Amino acid sequence: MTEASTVFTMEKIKQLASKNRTIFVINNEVYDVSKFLDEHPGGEEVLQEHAGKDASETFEDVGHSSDAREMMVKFKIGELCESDKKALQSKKDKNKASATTSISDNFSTYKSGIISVVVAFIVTYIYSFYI
Ligand code: HEM
Repeated sequence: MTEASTVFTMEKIKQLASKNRTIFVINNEVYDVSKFLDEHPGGEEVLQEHAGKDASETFEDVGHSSDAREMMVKFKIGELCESDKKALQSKKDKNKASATTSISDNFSTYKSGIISVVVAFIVTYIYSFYI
């Protein structure tokens, strides 16, 4: 059996990571970078910090090059199981939803600030006719 066809649960990944293997998930695929730590241009710490976790967001935020993406293939050891893929996706959807809410919250605070200034200006303008 080739390791590339292995299906992992998040639980299993955490368990392996606790045994000193640097294993994490990127875009639903499982990578073991234990032998790449010394060579990683971004340093070994970032990799170790993500052991046992989903590293997709940080991996994408760094903006890894296409060379880095080609290199990854060598470290892929399997895939995340369907139920954990769904669990991660719904966590991401939730985070996205709360980010959108806070943007719209900020916007409405901003809008009510503008409205107050405009009202104050109109009141001052009208008042200036009476004095
Ligand atoms: C198999 C997985 C990975 C491979 C093969 C890989 C490979 C690379 C390579 C080749 C670079 C040099 C820049 C580039 O070509 O993009 C790099 C930079 C970097 N990587 Fe990774 N990386 C992996 C996973 C990760 C993960 C999971 C993180 C963080 C959670 C990470 C964080 C960084 C950081 C912070 C840099 C430095 C960026 C900079 O200095 O601008 N990498 N990586």
